[in-house]
Amino acid sequence: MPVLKHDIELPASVPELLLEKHANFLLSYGTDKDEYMYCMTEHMRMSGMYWGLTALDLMGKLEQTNRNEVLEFIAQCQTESGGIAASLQHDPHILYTLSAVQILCIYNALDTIDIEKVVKYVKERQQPDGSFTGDIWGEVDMRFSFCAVATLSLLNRLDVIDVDKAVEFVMKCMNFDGGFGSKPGAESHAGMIYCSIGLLSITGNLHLVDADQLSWWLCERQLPSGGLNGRPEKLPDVCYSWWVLSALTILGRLHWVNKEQLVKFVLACQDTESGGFSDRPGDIADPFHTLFGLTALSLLNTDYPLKKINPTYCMPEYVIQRLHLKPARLD
Ligand SMILES: CN(C(=O)[C@H](Cc1cnc[nH]1)NC(=O)OCc1ccccc1)[C@@H](Cc1ccccc1)C(=O)N[C@@H](Cc1ccc(O)cc1)C(=O)NO
Ligand SMILES: [Zn+2]
Repeated sequence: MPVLKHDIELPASVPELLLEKHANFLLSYGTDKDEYMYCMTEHMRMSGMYWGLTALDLMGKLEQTNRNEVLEFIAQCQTESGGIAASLQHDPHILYTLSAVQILCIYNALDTIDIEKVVKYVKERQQPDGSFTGDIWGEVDMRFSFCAVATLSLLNRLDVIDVDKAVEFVMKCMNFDGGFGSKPGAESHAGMIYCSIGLLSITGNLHLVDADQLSWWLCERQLPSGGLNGRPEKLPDVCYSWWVLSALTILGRLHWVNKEQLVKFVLACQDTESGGFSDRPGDIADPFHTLFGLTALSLLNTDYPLKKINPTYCMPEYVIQRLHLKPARLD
């Protein structure tokens, strides 16, 4: 076995899932308004709230959150354009518009915002070649295609965009290795594969990919430590458990990864002191990696008391069912 310089050693023993510690970590995160991390993450606050609330819901702790405070914040973040910003006084962006809509679906409170104006904002992002810009400044990235299609499908308004052109652009981002990049010609990356497969799942176009070739590339992300990386030669990182496993689940080949080894890696990423998960054992925990550590355990059908996560939307399965959405997956 070649000695891989980009892998890590796992500690001999790993803790069981410290569910209560993770719930407390998330419930208290960002309560200290002048705390360093609170200020440094203001530019993505809406996504941070989506990560924390989704993780808490998976652990059955949503009723311990301040629903009214969150809904008030989201209403204040919707701008004249209809788009939603990451935080008060920030500019709207499709990334945070999706995060906001995801939160409102979890709270079953879509009437908190002007839905018609959100739909108009997302529709305006589509370009003649089918691609989407993130905001009015014009950056195109396939991530934004997924955000647009996921947002509109959650609002049941996919009718306002040209879905065929959107799919056409995504397929232009497919590489010879079967993977997908952020633009035509960009290298394959697990995060982009999640975005492309998620969009194809929502629009019913999974037949356009070579499931075996793509799943093989995804399984190649697993290292001897059991962890998954996002690209060849990279270090394993617990959030890639989500980007890789969700795509494999949609492609019907989740069983191709070594589940026991991956569960061990994920559990090793828990911070036993503060609670929460970090990207790798020994690093600092954050809400982003805490969500994706929990979603990995949910997708891997462990015995831990976690709700099911929907692989396409990264939202609790019961919420997707309540919206009567049936994103496609290969069996
Ligand atoms: C912006 N972003 C990222 O770039 C993370 C950074 C990272 C975490 N662990 C390793 N790198 N990367 C990331 O999300 O990569 C997955 C991905 C890449 C491209 C498209 C979709 C997913 C993270 C935030 C973050 C920054 C720094 C450290 C932890 C979290 C992020 O907001 N990810 C977004 C997806 C995304 C990804 C990249 C972007 O430029 C913007 C948004 C998300 O999951 N929303 O729900
Ligand atoms: Zn990560």
